[in-house]
Amino acid sequence: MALQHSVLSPVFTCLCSLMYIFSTGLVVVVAVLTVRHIWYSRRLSCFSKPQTRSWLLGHLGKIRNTEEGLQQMDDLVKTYKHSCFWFLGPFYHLVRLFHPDYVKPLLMVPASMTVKKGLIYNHLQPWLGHSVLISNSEVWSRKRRLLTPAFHFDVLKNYITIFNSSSKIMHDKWCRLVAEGKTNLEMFDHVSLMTLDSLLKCAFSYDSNCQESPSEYVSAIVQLCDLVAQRQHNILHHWDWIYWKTQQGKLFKQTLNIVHRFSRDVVQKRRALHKKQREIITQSVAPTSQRRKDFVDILLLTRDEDGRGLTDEEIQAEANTFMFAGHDTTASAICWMLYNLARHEHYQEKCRQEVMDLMEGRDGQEIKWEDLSNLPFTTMCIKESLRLHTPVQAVSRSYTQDMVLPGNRTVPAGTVCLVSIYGTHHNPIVWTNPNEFDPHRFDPGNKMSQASHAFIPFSSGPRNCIGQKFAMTELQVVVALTLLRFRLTPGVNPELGSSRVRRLPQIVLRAEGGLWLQLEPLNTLRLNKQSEE
Ligand code: HEM
Repeated sequence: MALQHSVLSPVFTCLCSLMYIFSTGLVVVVAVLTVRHIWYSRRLSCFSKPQTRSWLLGHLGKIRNTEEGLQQMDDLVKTYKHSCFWFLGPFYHLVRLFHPDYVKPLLMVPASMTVKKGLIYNHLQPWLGHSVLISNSEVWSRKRRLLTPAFHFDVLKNYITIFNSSSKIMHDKWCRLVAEGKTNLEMFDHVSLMTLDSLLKCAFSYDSNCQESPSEYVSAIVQLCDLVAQRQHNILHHWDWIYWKTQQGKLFKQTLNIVHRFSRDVVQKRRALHKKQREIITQSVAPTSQRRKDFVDILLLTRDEDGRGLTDEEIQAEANTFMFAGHDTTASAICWMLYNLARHEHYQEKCRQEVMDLMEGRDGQEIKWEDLSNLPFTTMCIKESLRLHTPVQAVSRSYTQDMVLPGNRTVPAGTVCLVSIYGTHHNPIVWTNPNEFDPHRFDPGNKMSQASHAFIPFSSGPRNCIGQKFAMTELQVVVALTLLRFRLTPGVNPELGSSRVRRLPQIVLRAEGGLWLQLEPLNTLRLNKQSEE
């Protein structure tokens, strides 16, 4: 008994100490969160606060990532017109902004004052490292300067052949499926593979054949995107120490290995090739055969003002970013554009006629760089589709100093600002009938679309999308060739059993159960003849 007592007593003391430490820690955490919450609520009281779900959880779970959530967002924009204060439990305090006059001062501020951190950016870091998309201040400005030449028109011009050939592979596949009687097709699967195929060729000169047969690397990219999207929706998974212990976290790490191994291999092999080529050039006078420069080549050659280039790790991070930032966004834009044309037959016909006029008298069906400026109406439709179904719903930022917005409202330094691209594009005081597809808004004579910051699918200011010309070029080529080869009508979503479409905002805008269209292959020659008659 005495022995038992002497053993238990230190255990008991230890337990009591642990409980004491735990409860003191808990009290400190609660006190810090409470003080923080009171501080934010006071400082952000100049912004209207929509009704919360509860005093503790605030707006957590109030707007879901569903069709209904987007409709709630429409109501929020209608009610609050420019901005509002939002908090997710005691953890996140944000200002949501959805009017050009409020969005502009935040997006145009010098990049040195802008901080991208928290929310999705932290979740992307293991994948994308310190790439241009998620880095800040000096690191970002050096990267952006070094990367800009890779998106120069002279480089993009070379990619147009790739966009043509990747589209052709997809269209040939569609023709085969239609011949088998499968005329109702889900667009995202096909178009995402096509944009990945193009990016792999542009970035790495790698022909994955991923549109025809499964590719481990491509499946890994698709999986990583899904996992990042899932992580967003579970607030507990926002903390690394929880996430890495979950099934999803472990799967993320495994999948990441595949993607990182691939980009590391490509960069190392290419650096070795460059070295070898330099040796050949210095040893011989005979010209070496010229290969088209891809993204990795350009990054290997780029130098800053001090003559310093990018390290292998930095190039890998940028190549991974190129794949992440470039494939789903462009696929979403293409799919929704085709959907909008399927729903508006007269606009579809007008675009098709424009493309057919352009191609008249030509042998093949190849869109050339010079053709892009001769597709004005198709480009207006693309812009309107980017407004109505903007692929990236919002960007988030915080600032190193207080930001003063119209109406003398101040966003304190460090507060997360959720700049809603969706909200700005659907704001009824900016756009009349914002939910209608009306390409004439982008008629060059129309002032509304030119109002500063009313149309920001690629964000704006110093941290705007570096790939926007790349994306617009790919969109124009794919859309023009699709219209030349197929007539599109709304399809039937087997999950919903109807042609109804429910939008699904994830990392990019998708559709629940996919986006289904009916395809009818066209005999373009016959159409050409009809139009002549
Ligand atoms: C329709 C297609 C696209 C859309 C709608 C789009 C949209 C955007 C948006 C809204 C941002 C700002 C993100 C933020 O601040 O968090 C962004 C940034 C970026 N985008 Fe895109 N993007 C598209 C295509 C592309 C493509 C094709 C590439 C590359 C090949 C690309 C590469 C990037 C990069 C690297 C950034 C970061 C720029 C920086 O912070 O300096 N994007 N994009």
